[in-house]
Amino acid sequence: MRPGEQVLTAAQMRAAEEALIAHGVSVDALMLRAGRGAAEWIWRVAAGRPVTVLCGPGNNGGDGYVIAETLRARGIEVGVVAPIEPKTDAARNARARWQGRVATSGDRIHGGVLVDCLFGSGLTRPLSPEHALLLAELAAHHAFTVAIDLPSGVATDGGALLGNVQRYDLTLALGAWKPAHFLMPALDRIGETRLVEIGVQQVESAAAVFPRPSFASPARGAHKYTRGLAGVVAGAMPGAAMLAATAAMRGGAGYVRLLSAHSHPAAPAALVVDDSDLSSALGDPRWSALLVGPGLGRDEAARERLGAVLGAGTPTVLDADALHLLDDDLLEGVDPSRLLLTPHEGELSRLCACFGVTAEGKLERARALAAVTGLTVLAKGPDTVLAAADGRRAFFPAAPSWLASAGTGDVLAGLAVSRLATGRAPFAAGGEAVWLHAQAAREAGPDLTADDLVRCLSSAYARFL
Ligand SMILES: NC(=O)C1=CN([C@@H]2O[C@H](COP(=O)(O)OP(=O)(O)OC[C@H]3O[C@@H](n4cnc5c(N)ncnc54)[C@H](OP(=O)(O)O)[C@@H]3O)[C@@H](O)[C@H]2O)[C@@H](O)CC1
Ligand SMILES: [K+]
Repeated sequence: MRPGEQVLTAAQMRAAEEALIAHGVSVDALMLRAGRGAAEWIWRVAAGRPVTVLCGPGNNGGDGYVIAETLRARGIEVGVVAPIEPKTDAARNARARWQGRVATSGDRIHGGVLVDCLFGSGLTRPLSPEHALLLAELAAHHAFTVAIDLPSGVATDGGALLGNVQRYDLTLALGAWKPAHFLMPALDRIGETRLVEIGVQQVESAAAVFPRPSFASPARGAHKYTRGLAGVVAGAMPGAAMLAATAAMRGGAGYVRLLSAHSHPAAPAALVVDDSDLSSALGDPRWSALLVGPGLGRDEAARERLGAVLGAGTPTVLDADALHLLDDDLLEGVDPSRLLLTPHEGELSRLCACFGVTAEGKLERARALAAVTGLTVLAKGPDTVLAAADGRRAFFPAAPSWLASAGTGDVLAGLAVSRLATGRAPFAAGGEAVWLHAQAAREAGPDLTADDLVRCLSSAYARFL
């Protein structure tokens, strides 16, 4: 992982800062790097407009004084509002270097760009009503709002909102990404995001942004089986499995079979529909990966099909109904390291209840579920997170919100089984599927349907070659 891809909690960020200080870098020097780096971005978005910087008492406020002085020295008209005096040495020093005036209230202050440096990763409680009002009024009187590190009022580690937090146009993460840059509801408030690097080193066991995948064309001597044979196991309702299978055909696997007792007159010619008895179909030793869950049903027959799939010992994606049926009994004797779960919020809750996970927040619940069960968990949604049993956790760049549409989860599951069939481990398969899915959504454009997504998978795939 490159240092720029790591995602640090507030405590990890403090530890990283201390590690730099131990190597002889002062807090003041770090603050200068952070503030000047942020000022570069603000200078661009301000494009000559006046800037107001709201400074709090901690080092987030200290960054604000550095930003203000850097922009002032470059000829921008800058005003500083500070409702509280600086409380750290570094912030006091930064304030002493600021050559302009400091207002204590936001009365009659208008401008082009508001820079929020009230609180960052040191926020410990909700904003007072006075601070919340000041921030809201200043935001209303500026055309463009920038949050430094985090919008004031956002909890760093879980992305919760400690009160009313308005939508920002841009958030500049300092030193490293934080979980709140990827998690709802904070994700809905932060706007565009950019990382300002300040030389933070790699932190052991940190979460990461799942790296953009890079796929290869099939080897010259490849054939359909060497590229991977993926099976999609249908159940009571054939449509969802069909959708997943058509997606799986465009996710890298060389061969996709739909294991379904239904007739599928609209199936593409290249999709083999196998209506033989499931146990005998699963006996084929060439399976690379299986998907079970979309349209499976939740009755006894569905449970039996799920049991048969799990008993095959093949790398498998479990989605939808399979996640409602899964329990300790079904996992008895199954190697969990071969399984990838793709729950949405409700399915994640059901799984946590079933396996005794009491953690709070999406990331922590996914992490704990993976740790308790040994499974890999891709907790999908607007703020998808991926967790492996060995503790790895990954976030993803925000995907188009148009993905909130029926059937898109089936497409994701189909992509995941396809990546699994190519030989990827569950963690990698899940992460690559998310990237492909988001890219296809971008190409499909607004008001997409799941079928549009499938149609865009080829061109999406090409972006990663
Ligand atoms: N780590 C790094 O490498 C670098 C970090 N940098 C920057 O430092 C920021 C973190 O700085 P920080 O720790 O000083 O915290 P910050 O968010 O400024 O606020 C803490 C102050 O606010 C107070 N306070 C808290 N909540 C409150 C509330 N609701 N209402 C009122 N007061 C409240 C709290 O007081 P207390 O809780 O003790 O009462 C304390 O006085 C980080 O986001 C980044 O911008 C960069 O400069 C460069 C390198
Ligand atoms: K802030």
